Amino acid sequence: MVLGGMRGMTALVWLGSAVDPDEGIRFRGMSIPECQKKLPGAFTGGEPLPEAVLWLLLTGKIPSKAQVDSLSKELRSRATIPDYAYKAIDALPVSAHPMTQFTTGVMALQVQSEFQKAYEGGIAKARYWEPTYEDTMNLIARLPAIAAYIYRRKYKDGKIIPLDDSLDYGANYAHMLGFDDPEMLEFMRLYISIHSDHEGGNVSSHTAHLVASPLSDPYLAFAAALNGLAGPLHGLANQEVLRWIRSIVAEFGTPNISTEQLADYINKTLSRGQVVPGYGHGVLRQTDPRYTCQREFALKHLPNDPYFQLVSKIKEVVPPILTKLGKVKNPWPNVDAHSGVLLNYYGLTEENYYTVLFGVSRSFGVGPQLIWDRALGMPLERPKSVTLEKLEQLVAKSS
Ligand SMILES: CC(=O)SCCNC(=O)CCNC(=O)[C@H](O)C(C)(C)COP(=O)(O)OP(=O)(O)OC[C@H]1O[C@@H](n2cnc3c(N)ncnc32)[C@H](O)[C@@H]1OP(=O)(O)O
Ligand SMILES: O=C([O-])CC(=O)C(=O)O
Repeated sequence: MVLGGMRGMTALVWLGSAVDPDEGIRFRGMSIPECQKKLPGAFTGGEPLPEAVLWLLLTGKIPSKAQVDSLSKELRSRATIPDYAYKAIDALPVSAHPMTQFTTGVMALQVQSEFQKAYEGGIAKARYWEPTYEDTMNLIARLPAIAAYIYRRKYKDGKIIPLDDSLDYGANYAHMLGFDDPEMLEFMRLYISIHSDHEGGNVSSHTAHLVASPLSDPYLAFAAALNGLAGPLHGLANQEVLRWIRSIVAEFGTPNISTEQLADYINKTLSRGQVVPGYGHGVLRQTDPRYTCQREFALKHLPNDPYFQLVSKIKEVVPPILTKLGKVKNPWPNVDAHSGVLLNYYGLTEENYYTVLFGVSRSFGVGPQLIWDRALGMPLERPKSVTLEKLEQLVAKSS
């Protein structure tokens, strides 16, 4: 376990969600289809509002529509960005990766940390959760404006679109990015909801929990989490998936290719020593239900999109090839295998930006846990390590 990335080692308490290897994610015990049925949407039968997921993850209770609307309003009221946060981002070249710009923006927001102020003022341990709550709510509220600023700065000549006081969180984020198609707004709500949380052991969530454990405030912890999310085996995989799909289309001149052509391309990717992005998982052993719900969304709204059809074909061709390698524990698609083609269809074509969307979403899972960590008085995290020599001695002794 210590050499194998701690797979299968139970090492954390995480309140918001749990991942079953076969069934996938449950948010406070509810599967994605249950959330879609029970959590309030923007309209009857709509996708869950991210604010409803936030309420559920934090409290364990299903909110009413009125409660969700009040939370939307509260988040909008907290969404003021200090000018120096934009200036900190502006200090980076426009060519900087969006995730680098995003982490920089989050670090600039840290200047306003309520927790840091309260700690310096001598707050008692029993009350740590209160400024942690304030920081978390402010952070979540401010992320879309920071994230949209980066998108507009990098790809749209810096023409900024202000927050619309009549829109919910997901719709507002899409609007500030420059997208107002009602279908895209629905997709953004779904996207943020399903990317919010994936129990505690994934790299970004675990990082946030670890970094917050010596009482680093939620901004410091979340910026660290974003740096983990920016790795290509974790959140950056959604960028890599669309890049890989585009490379297939470039190779054959069309997305409409045969099964044999696709199999050849997959084998070529593997023979170069690369992974097939969007496939495999550290915990899941079946198709990720987050992939399935995005597929259902695509079947409803864009069944004839050639990129969606290619993604469907990839799902048929990749698993047997990965299985044949004999070492891949999960040959099935994960969440990142699907999101890119949906975003691309709605006009968000710049794949280098995709992990920023994931980062905004992940604050909805990480934030509530940080509040609970402080409320429960969770200690500083400090596991034991062994030297390689000690490990070899232990193995020799046991065999
Ligand atoms: C939001 C998320 O983070 S979801 C995951 C996003 N990441 C990706 O999609 C990247 C592609 N997938 C992967 O690299 C892996 O499946 C991971 C990192 C997600 C999980 O890694 P692990 O738990 O170590 O997977 P597993 O135990 O199956 O790995 C065994 C071997 O199979 C390989 N393998 C696993 N998945 C793949 C894949 N998609 N393509 C090629 N090889 C793979 C591993 O690289 C490893 O090879 P090695 O022994 O030569 O080093
Ligand atoms: O659970 C994991 O290791 C990775 C993942 O899917 C996520 O963080 O959403």
